[in-house]
Amino acid sequence: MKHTKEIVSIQHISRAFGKQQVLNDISLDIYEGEIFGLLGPSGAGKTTLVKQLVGLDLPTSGENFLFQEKMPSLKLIERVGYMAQADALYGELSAKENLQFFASLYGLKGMKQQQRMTEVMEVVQLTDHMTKLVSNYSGGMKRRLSLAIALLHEPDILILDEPTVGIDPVLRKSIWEAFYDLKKRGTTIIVTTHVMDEAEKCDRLGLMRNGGLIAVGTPKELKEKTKTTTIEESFLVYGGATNENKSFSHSNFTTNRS
Ligand SMILES: Nc1ncnc2c1ncn2[C@@H]1O[C@H](COP(=O)(O)OP(=O)(O)OP(=O)(O)O)[C@@H](O)[C@H]1O
Repeated sequence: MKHTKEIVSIQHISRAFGKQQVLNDISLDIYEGEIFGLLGPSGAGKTTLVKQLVGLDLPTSGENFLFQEKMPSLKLIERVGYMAQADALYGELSAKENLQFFASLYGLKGMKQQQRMTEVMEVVQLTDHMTKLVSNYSGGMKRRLSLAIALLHEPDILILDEPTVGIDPVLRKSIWEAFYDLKKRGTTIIVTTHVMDEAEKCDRLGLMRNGGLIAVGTPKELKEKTKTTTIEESFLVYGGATNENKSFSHSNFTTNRS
């Protein structure tokens, strides 16, 4: 893949909470228009890293740059779409009211607001549930609405923390098609995931374990370098076949087949 402009530059990032070292000297560049996946077991530090990229957490040492601007930067809010792991929705409002609220935060008004709300709800297939109260949404529907909100203002970069958890395989496929469409338009996408088949769909992957970035490359490169045929096998080679890694790899492998 020919790399053009770097959109994200993570430079020697470390983060400790008290005595616990959660991120350990991470350096990584992410390029315009790529879908970059962060893959690793629970507690590896994926959420902490992406929170820093949106300015919600600060490193203990090191620097993060987005669009060549040092984070955190208020200026960049409009260029970033962020979907957190926990849905930040107003249960007592309808989906439409939630969308209107976030659209106005981003300065979307009138016809443009209407048009974007319709488009993003189509992407996540919630058009028929526009007026339903969010407290009556299922967990998967809330995830989809959160994704719709992250897409509303057509950000240059989308940072999605486990965007398809609780979403069925058919809809997950159509959401990934939407990601590819956005990529074609030049949007850069960062996703954290536990799911191996999703990892295969990324242009490049960063494998994380215990706060460290243990390997970076395209799925093909990672498999070739480790002489393996699947991402989970290459994760085991890079991360060492510890019980923690084996159970991470195994549980995800079986989940994908179910
Ligand atoms: N605010 C915090 N205070 C103390 N510890 C924290 C805080 N945020 C994260 N941690 C710790 O940092 C470690 C990494 O957490 P993080 O959420 O980044 O992992 P993750 O790879 O995203 O996991 P998961 O896949 O389960 O979401 C965990 O041990 C977690 O308990």
